[in-house]
Amino acid sequence: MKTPLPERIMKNGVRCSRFFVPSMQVEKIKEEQKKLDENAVIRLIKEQENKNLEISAFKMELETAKRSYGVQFSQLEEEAKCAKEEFAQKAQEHEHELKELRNKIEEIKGQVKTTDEEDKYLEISALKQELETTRKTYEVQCSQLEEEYEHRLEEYEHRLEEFRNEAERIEEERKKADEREINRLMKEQEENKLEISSLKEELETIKETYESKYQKWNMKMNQLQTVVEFQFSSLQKMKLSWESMKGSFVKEQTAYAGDWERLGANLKPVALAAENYHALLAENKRLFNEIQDLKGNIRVYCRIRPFLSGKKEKESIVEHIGENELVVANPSKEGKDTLRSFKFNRVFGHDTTQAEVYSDIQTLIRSVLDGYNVCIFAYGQTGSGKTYTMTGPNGATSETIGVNYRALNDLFRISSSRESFVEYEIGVQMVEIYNEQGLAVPDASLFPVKTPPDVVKLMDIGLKNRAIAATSMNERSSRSHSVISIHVHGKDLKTGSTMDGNLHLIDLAGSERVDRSEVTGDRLKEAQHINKSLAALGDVIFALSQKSPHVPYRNSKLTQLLQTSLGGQAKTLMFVQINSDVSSYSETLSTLKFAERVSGIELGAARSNKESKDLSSLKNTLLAKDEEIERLQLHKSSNRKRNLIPPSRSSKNFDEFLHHQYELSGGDIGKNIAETSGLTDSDFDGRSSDHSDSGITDGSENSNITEGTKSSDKMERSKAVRKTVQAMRRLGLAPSITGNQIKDPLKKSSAEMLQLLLSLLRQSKPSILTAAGVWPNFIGTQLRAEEEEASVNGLKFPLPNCSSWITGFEALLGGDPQKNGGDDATTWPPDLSI
Ligand SMILES: Nc1ncnc2c1ncn2[C@@H]1O[C@H](COP(=O)(O)OP(=O)(O)OP(=O)(O)O)[C@@H](O)[C@H]1O
Repeated sequence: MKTPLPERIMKNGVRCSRFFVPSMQVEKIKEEQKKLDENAVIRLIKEQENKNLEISAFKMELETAKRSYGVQFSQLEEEAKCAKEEFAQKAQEHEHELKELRNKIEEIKGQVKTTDEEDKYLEISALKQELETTRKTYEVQCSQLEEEYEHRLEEYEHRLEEFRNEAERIEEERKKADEREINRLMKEQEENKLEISSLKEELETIKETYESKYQKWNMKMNQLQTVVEFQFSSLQKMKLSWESMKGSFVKEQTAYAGDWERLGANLKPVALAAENYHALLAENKRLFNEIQDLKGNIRVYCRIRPFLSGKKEKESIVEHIGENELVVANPSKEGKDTLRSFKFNRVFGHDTTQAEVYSDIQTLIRSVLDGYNVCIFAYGQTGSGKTYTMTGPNGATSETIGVNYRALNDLFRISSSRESFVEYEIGVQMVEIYNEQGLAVPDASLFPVKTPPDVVKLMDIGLKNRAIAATSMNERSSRSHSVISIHVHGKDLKTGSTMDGNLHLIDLAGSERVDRSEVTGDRLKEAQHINKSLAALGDVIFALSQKSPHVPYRNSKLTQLLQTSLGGQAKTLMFVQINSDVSSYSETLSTLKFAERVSGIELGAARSNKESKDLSSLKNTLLAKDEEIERLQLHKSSNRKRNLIPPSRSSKNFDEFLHHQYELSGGDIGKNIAETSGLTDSDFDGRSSDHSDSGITDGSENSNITEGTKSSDKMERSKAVRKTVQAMRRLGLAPSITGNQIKDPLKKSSAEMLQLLLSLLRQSKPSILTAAGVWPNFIGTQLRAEEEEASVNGLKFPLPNCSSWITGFEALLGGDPQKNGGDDATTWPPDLSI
């Protein structure tokens, strides 16, 4: 395809426009055009020649056809001639034969005249007849030959006629074809003429355009020339000024180099400091965590649930999410006062993944294998994502599984990586607290597990059994507190020392406003129980944050269960889950306030439950002895006629569970008490040489225990406390008192002591209590004194119904306070002999 000329010229024009006159280019174009025209003429001539050749070939073909027709025609004439001649010859032959026959007849006639005339006449007439027949046959043959000849002649003439017609038709067609071809060629010639003239016209126009453009370019060239000259002169000037600037710049550069060097020297320490900044930040974080560990603060991680897909995206109350800060806005207010900021150890936003959440608590999980007790619990409004964080969503994948599965996987992974030097046994127990009843799932026993799938199976059974009901706030609301306890017992294969770590993973039931969740009947009862137990948790937290002497753990099964984690030497972490939806503002705010209080609680440094080989074997011996004593005591007490209310099956199971927890924690609290109160381990041993003190080995023999109660001296009371703890320990119960409280039993531990004693009674073991020589005279006195003091100061006493407790206690022990002197402490105790 030919490039349109104007375009070509444009391109070339642009190329030339810089510095050359484009006349050469025009010449070139003209030449190109000429060549093109010539080519077109040559092409036309060639085409005409081809046509002529075609015509002459056609003519030749026609000549050949004519000739072949002529030959055929003369052949036919020849054939006809031959046939005529043949016919004439045959006619002559027949004439000749006829003549011969006539001669013969004449001859015979002559002979007949001489011989018997009659016979000869007959013979002659027979011969005449024969002759006549022969003549007729000849005539028929002659007429047949004539006919055939006529027929052939006709045929030849007909064919000749056809040839003639064909020749005429061909001639006609040739003429027509010639005419057509001539017309076409003429037309083509016309068209070519037109094309040539239009091309000439186009060329003329191009020439004109080119001329005008050429003029313009010339003008522009002149202008450009002027500009270039001007620029050249200014370039000269600039060069000169640049030279001078270069000189001054070199001077400046030298000065700057000096300055840079000085600045570099000054910046070095800053750069070093910057390099260390991140390391320092990490170190700061680590140190902060260490301080937290040392202070034993409950760690609080806040997680914000994303808006659920399928539900309408609503306005969020969360204004800001920092690494450890969260700002929420009150949707019903406006202005600055609407904002409230909360600080936690970590805040996880909507898009935080399960893996990111877990990575922040991984070290905590690992410490279980070093003998620490760790408790992780999720708290929050119903539907705020507690189960999601702890377990994961329904049909969770490896990305969405929650803390529980990740923790177990880690425990198994780390334990197997240490298997060459530590032998670990891992056991799992699942407990559900539903309507204030502790139910072990699938039953009360601790399941030894070897691999993560074992645990997954167990957890699945537990999850399926979990009480779930639909509330209007969350379709899949779990109505129970679910507790997964993982017990790890490790034995160092080299030193023989042992360690016991516990991990409690707790998914609390969702808190909710009863009026908002619109529940009735059983669901209302459940909600009330849940709220009650969460309120009890709040009371415990409040008492701990106030460092109150009394912490009301016993007010609910939940706080009882969390007792060792909240008040003991455990590492505790709370996930506070919130829903950022505007409609949940009031619940979210109270949840955050509660979490803020929790984060302020200091539990004291966590301690590892590690024991040397000797100590652990000693403990094992003691345990065996304790069991034996208990068995004997039970045997004795079974002989007693006293009617005590049997505990319900579920609460028994739960208490067994608590008992077990205590055993697994290694009797840590008892040990602590022994250390802080100055008692040795042998004091806890039933084999103590002081029979009047121990009393446990032989139970009834030491039933007279008035000695301790008569004396008001501190030592005696301390002894009573020790004995109670001893009795508790033998029962496998964890007393909820700390070393500090026991240091001064008169002032600090009376309320606690009463609770401990009552819990012993609930275990139907009054004989042990009696045998331990414990009598709550001093406790009763102290309780009342405290109560009075509290009421004088207008404070709420931690045990509001302590009087009724004391009465119940006394009644349970079989004493009658009225009969034995009522409030008069010195007349106590009644006769406790069994
Ligand atoms: N971080 C999250 N990412 C995605 N979905 C989440 C997240 N947290 C919670 N959800 C979804 O929100 C819904 C409610 O969560 P979940 O059941 O864990 O709440 P809950 O606090 O345990 O409720 P309840 O107290 O009633 O048992 C579920 O459908 C869950 O999958």
